[in-house]
Amino acid sequence: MANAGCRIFLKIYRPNKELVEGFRGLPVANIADEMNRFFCMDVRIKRFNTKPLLGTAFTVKSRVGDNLLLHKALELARPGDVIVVDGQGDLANAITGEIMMTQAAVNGIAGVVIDGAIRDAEAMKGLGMSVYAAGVQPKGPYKDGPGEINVPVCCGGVVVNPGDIVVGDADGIVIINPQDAPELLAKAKAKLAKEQAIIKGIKDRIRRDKPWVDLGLERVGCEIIDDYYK
Ligand SMILES: O=C([O-])CC(=O)C(=O)O
Ligand SMILES: [Mg+2]
Repeated sequence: MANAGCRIFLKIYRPNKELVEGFRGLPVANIADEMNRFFCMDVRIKRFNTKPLLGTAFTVKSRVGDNLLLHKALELARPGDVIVVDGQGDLANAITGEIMMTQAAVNGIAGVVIDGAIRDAEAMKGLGMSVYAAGVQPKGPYKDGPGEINVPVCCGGVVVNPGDIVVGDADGIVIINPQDAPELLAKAKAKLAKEQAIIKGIKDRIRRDKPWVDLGLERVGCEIIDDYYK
């Protein structure tokens, strides 16, 4: 454990597959609402294709602009893993591209999330796996290390532990501690059902009273003026 900053942990506590699969198709927004609106990566992390993202975190901490540890991760990660890379938000060098991501997809990796830059961005659209990153940069990576694998990392402003459940859609990415997952799954499903019922009600033109709106405005002393703004 001595060489902090240059270590590879081979083992991960992976949650069982059924638990992870339970989140398939659930909107990230509904999951995050049931986590008090925390644990979502920030908007810098954008998606580069429309493949759904769901799997177990396999974490990589890379040196800025360097992908030696990401290459090792491609060797070690298992089908169903999501490789989550803390590239420290650096956009000066792409740390992955079409060749590496094609290899990941062929290996059955469920997705790759990079707090850093990628290149060959167009090719990500046709990939059989989800890719998210902070940006695009044609300049390639260095391959010298150091870095770490399967330690807690920071990606998109969220701490990601190896084995966490990663869910992503068009809105963004949420990170779930497997210990919270069973209860959270039930709550997020209920939230989705509730929202779908509201939307159906709106479309069916059923009147929907929201007394909390006026109560909230009253609480902050909002002035309501029956005149034009001059
Ligand atoms: O050259 C690299 O290491 C990254 C890259 O563009 C690719 O994987 O296609
Ligand atoms: Mg390339």
